[in-house]
Amino acid sequence: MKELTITRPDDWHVHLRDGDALIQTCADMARYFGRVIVMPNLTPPVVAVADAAAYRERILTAMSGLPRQFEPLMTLYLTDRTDAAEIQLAAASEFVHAVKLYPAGATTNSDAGVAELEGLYPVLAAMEEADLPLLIHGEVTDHEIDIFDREKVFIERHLDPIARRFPGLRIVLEHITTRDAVQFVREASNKVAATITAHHLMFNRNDMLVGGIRPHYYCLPILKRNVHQNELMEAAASGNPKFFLGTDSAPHARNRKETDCGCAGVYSGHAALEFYAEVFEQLDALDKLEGFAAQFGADFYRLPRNTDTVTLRKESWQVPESLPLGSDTLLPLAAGESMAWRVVS
Ligand SMILES: NC(=O)N[C@@H](CC(=O)O)C(=O)O
Ligand SMILES: [Zn+2]
Ligand SMILES: [Zn+2]
Repeated sequence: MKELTITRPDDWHVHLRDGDALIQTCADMARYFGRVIVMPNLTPPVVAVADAAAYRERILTAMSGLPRQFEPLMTLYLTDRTDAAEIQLAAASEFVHAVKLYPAGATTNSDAGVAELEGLYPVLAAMEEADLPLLIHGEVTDHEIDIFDREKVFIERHLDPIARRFPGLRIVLEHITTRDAVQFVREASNKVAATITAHHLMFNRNDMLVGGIRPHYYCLPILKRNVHQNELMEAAASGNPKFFLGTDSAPHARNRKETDCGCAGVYSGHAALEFYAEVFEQLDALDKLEGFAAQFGADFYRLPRNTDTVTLRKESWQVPESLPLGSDTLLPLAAGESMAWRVVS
């Protein structure tokens, strides 16, 4: 296949950051995504509807000079102090589309996250009632749990009980990385779905750790064994509407990753759809890309599918060695490497 036209895709999980970083992150997303679910883990986090409204304005301002714009779908960051009134306010707003749960300390900027999940049950009940989706970074943070097991243990200890207790609550298990997560989501009710990143489809822990340690492959949840990677590929290419696109594109300045204690996060926003196209082509499943990238997420969020299209062409191009991030620089995924597909319109 030389050319592929699909319904315009959406990104159901992205970190745009704030301030002058928005110039780069928004420009990349605006190239072809119709809508993006904007993660709320700023410092300080986006905890209230008023914070989300202000952040949304900053995003729209950053996009004002661009040839095309995406619609930012805002999220709130759950804390131990979130109350049912804020949930109702969010559900009544036009622009807050979900609420994000970060277990405290699980990932970048999650210090303000939730320490005691069970204490949150009244808030989850309010979300179920208001039909506002819960997005989850699904990893436990207990020191004694191995980093490669943290997703699996979170599912057993927390996600399964939450899904049982709140059967009407729509839940997205974000950036899944394991066979355990695929199985859980597959077998759960149709209220439970998952996003899959391009980098978890393309890489496993060998890519990060063999022949030298590669900090730009370090993200959370951490890359797993290839058996898990294979399971993710199968899920993404299966046509099962529970699995859809979420890049988790998460920029960090180069010097914050190449250091004695480097940040977690992979930047893939510069070539997101091209990465997915490459994976789906390898799986001989290019016909499944449209559902994964442009249909299933919208359906789950109960938003109309986009009505326009994007076209990808089989045409080689080179990823830049680095990109600006405000006044810093970042190393994008596949920096300096050649890509097989290019979005042409
Ligand atoms: N995925 C990551 O490794 N990092 C994300 C946070 C997150 O999505 O967990 C970030 O904000 O940098
Ligand atoms: Zn996360
Ligand atoms: Zn993320």
